[in-house]
Amino acid sequence: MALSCMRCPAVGGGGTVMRRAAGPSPPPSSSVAFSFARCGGGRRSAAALAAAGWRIDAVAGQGVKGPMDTGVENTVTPAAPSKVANGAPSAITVEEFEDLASLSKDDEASVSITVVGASGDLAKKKIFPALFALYYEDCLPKHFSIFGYARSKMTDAELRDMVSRTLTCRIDKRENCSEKMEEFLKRCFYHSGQYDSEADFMELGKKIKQHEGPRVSNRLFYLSIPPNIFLDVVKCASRSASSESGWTRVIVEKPFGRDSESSAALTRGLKQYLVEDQIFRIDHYLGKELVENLSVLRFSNLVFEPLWSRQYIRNVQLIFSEDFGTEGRGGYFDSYGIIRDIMQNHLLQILALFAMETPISLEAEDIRNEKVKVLRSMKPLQLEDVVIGQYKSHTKGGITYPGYTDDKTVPKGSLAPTFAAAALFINNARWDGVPFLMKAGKALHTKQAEIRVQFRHVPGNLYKGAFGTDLDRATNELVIRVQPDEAIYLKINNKIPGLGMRLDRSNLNLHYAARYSKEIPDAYERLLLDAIEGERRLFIRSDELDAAWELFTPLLKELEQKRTAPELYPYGSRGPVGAHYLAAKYNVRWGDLSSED
Ligand SMILES: NC(=O)C1=CN([C@@H]2O[C@H](COP(=O)(O)OP(=O)(O)OC[C@H]3O[C@@H](n4cnc5c(N)ncnc54)[C@H](OP(=O)(O)O)[C@@H]3O)[C@@H](O)[C@H]2O)C=CC1
Ligand SMILES: O=C1O[C@H](COP(=O)(O)O)[C@@H](O)[C@H](O)[C@H]1O
Repeated sequence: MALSCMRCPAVGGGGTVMRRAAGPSPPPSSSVAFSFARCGGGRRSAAALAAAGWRIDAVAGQGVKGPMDTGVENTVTPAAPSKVANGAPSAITVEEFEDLASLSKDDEASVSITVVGASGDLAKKKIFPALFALYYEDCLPKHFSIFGYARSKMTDAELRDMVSRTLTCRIDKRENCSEKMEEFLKRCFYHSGQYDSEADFMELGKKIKQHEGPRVSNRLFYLSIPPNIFLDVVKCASRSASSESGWTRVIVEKPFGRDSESSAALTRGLKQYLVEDQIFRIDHYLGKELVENLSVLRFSNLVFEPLWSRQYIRNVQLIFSEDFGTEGRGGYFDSYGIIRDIMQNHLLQILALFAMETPISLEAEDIRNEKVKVLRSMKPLQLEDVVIGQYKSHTKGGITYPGYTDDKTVPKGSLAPTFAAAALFINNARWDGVPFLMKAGKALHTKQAEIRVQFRHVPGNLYKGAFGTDLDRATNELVIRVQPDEAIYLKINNKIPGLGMRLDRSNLNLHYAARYSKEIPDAYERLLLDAIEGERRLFIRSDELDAAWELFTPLLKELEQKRTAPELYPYGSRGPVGAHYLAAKYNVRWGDLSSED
């Protein structure tokens, strides 16, 4: 049975009310706590509601109900209306809102999204396709426009041509695909300018204004540019192209600095021009479906939460691997390395979500408060708890794969790690002594991201004879495969059918492709929609960022000062042997490398 989700067409929001933000235009911090009919379905999308200044709250303690098939739009069972007369905010029920919405379509606000660095790799690969997917799913507000901004000279037609090459339709939803693409491309415009020119941003602002017309103007800037120019852009955009009547928000791509000091300096710089509520620090792993599902799995299933502690969990493993190297991205990668590129953000964020205490509610601030507590309870990483590696050239099947330093964009003799494994600990009552092992690497044998939870041995196990001396083989393991081929499976022991008593290991498996016909949205779709809706839950707050850097900065400095040489591993291998020794030091075996996976 599909239960509920909090914000998409398939949700029934038992007790959902909507609140109109007070005043004529929505305040910059207007937020959507949880939306129900997020996109399409004949209703106005949550994005449109948010753009028009509405906040959608789920009333705490009310049940939610969903359909058997998540592809079908849900009905909503609203709570009894709770209205506040002559005061702000007022609350109305969903039905009341829908009536109102259909009467007042024309006063909807506009949303203009500017992709700064539109000529670049991320914009082409991820941002424009995600925006199109949102449009296709009817998730963007009625009055939206998209602007590409970069130094490269391009006409609107050339931008559209570039973007059109990257657009695809959902595998499961191909009707009117080319028509939809045409409509979408007509809403895309280009403006060429320098990143540090207020005059150029002023011109951009004028262009945006022409498309907004007299409507309330909401503006989102996506900084898809190298970090050294973030501040120039924020300064110019905020001074010369920000909205005068609605909100202005800025999505900042990683990396957010190189260490505690540079990150703090970046935050200080951003805050000269923006308030925290306007800053959306993106970590796209938080937008991945299975990372989103982590809290649902834990907090809505009685069987997991009681086990979620040192009492039952032996270790937790957070594993990221890619089967390709830097391949041309060495210019960026070499000054960051894998610890900053993947561990300090993507894996650490997953760890915080995994390990946090139950938040008071699903509100962004409540969740982020809990995440930050976990990060602050952790011990900064020690050099002896880290292994670093770098891939070297390898020939297999007549093909020679280049080593990291063979990449032309990488300086010769670079010591940047392309692989790292680390053991982290959370010093709190729940997790004391449980190793959280992280492993991240490029040019490995496979592309995969997963969370593995290895449970303790069954005390006094009656069947231990069946497992020989290797009792670890008998423990339960929960695997959350974030990508590819998303799945959640639990390894259990069972009896092989028959008259004898032979034991076997099997997987209780929620395999997404088999369970759901709907294509899983890309992380960037969710996050872009969140930013438009003002939902901050999946973005990084500045104190989270500070805490994250505090854990890694001393180690990163020590590695650099000592010029620690990474252990070389062949391209396409399973990484350096040192990672096994590190795990063994804490009596752990990497789950992804065992014969049964
Ligand atoms: N690519 C990816 O997969 C990922 C990228 N990111 C982050 O997203 C951001 C964008 O990444 P990506 O698209 O790969 O970056 P690119 O190197 O492709 O740069 C984007 C655009 O910025 C401009 N630009 C590039 N270098 C400079 C420079 N030195 N000075 C001024 N402008 C420059 C160029 O546009 P023009 O010359 O036309 O002005 C370029 O098209 C970065 O912060 C990156 O770390 C994060 C996760 C994944
Ligand atoms: O942030 C980054 O992520 C990508 C991996 O993202 P995925 O969604 O494809 O798993 C990684 O390749 C890149 O180095 C890093 O900057």
